Amino acid sequence: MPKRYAYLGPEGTFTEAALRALVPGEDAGAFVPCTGVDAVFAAVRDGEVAGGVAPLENSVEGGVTATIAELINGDPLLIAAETAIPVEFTLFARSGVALSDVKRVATHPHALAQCRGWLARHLPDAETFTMSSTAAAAQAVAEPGAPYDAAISARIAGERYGLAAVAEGVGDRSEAATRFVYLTRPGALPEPTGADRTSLVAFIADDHPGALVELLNQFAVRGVNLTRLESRPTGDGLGRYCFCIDADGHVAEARVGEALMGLRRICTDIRFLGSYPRADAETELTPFIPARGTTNAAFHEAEEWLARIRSGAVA
Ligand SMILES: O=C(O)C(=O)C[C@]1(C(=O)O)C=C[C@@H](O)C=C1
Repeated sequence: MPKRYAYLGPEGTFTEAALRALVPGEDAGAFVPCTGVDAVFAAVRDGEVAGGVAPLENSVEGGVTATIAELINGDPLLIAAETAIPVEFTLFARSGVALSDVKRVATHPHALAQCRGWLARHLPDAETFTMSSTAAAAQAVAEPGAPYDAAISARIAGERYGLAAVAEGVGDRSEAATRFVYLTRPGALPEPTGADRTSLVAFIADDHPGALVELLNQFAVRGVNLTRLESRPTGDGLGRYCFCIDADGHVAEARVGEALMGLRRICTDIRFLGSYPRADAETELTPFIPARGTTNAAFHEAEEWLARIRSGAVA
C-alpha cells in the first residue's frame, strides 16, 4: 500500500510546505490533512499513516504548545526527521476588499503573535480571531458570508482559496522560520550522519536546589551542546515541571549515549524522542572546539581502556 502522511491542514498550511520538503517527490494524494496537531499524532499512533508532520518551534514565538504536549504525553512517538522553513505572512481577503475595509482578521495564534506589530500599525482597530491553522483561516474567509474580512496566511493558502493579497510581508520579523518535525511510531532510528540532533523529555526525581544544574551537567561534562531547553508543566500540580531538551549528536555516539545514561540514573523518567539528521547540517556553525576528553575518539579510547583493566590487563 502506498505510504500516507498526516499534517496540520487544510491544504496550504506552512506544515504542508514542510511535509513537501520532508518527503520530496511524494504525490499530494498521499497527504492527509488533519484539523489539529492532536489529530496528526492520533493518525500516526493509530497506524493510519506512515508518518506525520507538526510544527515544533518558531524563531520568534517559540515552542508550539500543542506539539510539545503531544510529544510529552500519550503513547510515545519518535522524531525521525526535521525541517525548518521561512515563514512569510500575507494578508488575504476576497477580491475588492481594501485594507481600510478590514475589521475582522483570522489566523493561527502563532501567526498572530508574529504579526502583532504590523497589525497595531496598519489595522489598530481590527478584531482578531484565532483558527486551527493559517490555511483554515484563508479557507474560512473565502466562504460566502464569512464572518471575517481577511486572513493572515502563507501565499500558497491565499492562492489555493482564491483570495487576493491585500498586504504582503505582514510578519514583524522578515527572517522568521518555523521548525517542523516528522513523527513515526517507534522503530529503527535513522543512521547517524555526523550532523544529528537528539530530543528527549527529562522528569526530575525530586525538587531540590541544583536539580536542573545536575541535569545540564550530564551534557556539559561530556561536551554535548544543547539547542533547546524548554520547561513544561507535568500536569501533576503547580511547580511540577519536566524539561524538553534538544541536543547536538546521535544517541549512537558515545558522548550522547553516556549523557543519556547519566540522566537515566538521576531522573525519575526520560522519554527518548529520537535521534535524526539536523536540518541545518549544511549551515556553517560556529567552530566547536570540544573540551578536553569529550571527543568521540576520547570516549572510545576510555571504553576500551575500561574493558582492558576489567579483563585483568595492566593498562
Ligand atoms: O497554520 C499553519 O499554516 C501552520 O502550519 C502552523 C504554524 C504554527 O503552528 O506555528 C506554522 C508556522 C507559522 O509559524 C504559523 C503557524
